[in-house]
Amino acid sequence: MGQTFKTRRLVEFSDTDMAGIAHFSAFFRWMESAEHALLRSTGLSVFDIPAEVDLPDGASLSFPRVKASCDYRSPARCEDELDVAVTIGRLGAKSVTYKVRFSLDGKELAEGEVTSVCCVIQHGKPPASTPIPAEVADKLRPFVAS
Ligand SMILES: CC(C)(COP(=O)(O)OP(=O)(O)OC[C@H]1O[C@@H](n2cnc3c(N)ncnc32)[C@H](O)[C@@H]1OP(=O)(O)O)[C@@H](O)C(=O)NCCC(=O)NCCSC(=O)c1cc(O)c2ccccc2c1O
Repeated sequence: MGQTFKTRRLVEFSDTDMAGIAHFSAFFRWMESAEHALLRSTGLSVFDIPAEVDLPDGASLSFPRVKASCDYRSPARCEDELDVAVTIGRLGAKSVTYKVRFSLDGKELAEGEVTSVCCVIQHGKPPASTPIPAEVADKLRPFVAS
């Protein structure tokens, strides 16, 4: 069993819709925040991903998303404090797929997945996928669900 990164999320008024429940898009923002928090917990930052090879001047590594989905099982409401659990479903050569589970008092509300691809970002050029640096993969590996 891999490590699970756990965090919490308060449902704000602005996260909810006219039905008084959290809007589906809010879960995508919460998945993004939870992933960034997992990265910070390992010492990584979305703004400063260490490359193992020299990059062209002005280029940097980044992780644009190529796929995101979420299954909604039970609604979340304003001022609910959600438990958010993040694991890694797949750590590939160039991509990482995070699995995010949202629950309230032990009841599962939603489960989503986001796939990010390691890319060289250079102004004026399209993102170019590249292998995840070993240092980064080593920090993510403990979260891979076995
Ligand atoms: C990202 C691309 C350049 C990839 O294109 P490419 O042709 O190079 O991809 P490959 O076919 O070679 O595959 C590489 C790698 O990706 C996996 N993969 C590709 N597509 C999918 C898919 N649809 N689903 C699942 N997996 C996919 C493939 O399996 C390979 O993985 P391996 O592990 O097996 O090696 C190109 O697709 C592209 O440019 N796409 C557009 C990206 C985009 O515009 N995304 C939306 C905005 S990004 C964003 O919102 C964002 C949010 C954040 O929170 C960030 C945080 C930190 C950094 C950046 C962020 C960010 O950009």
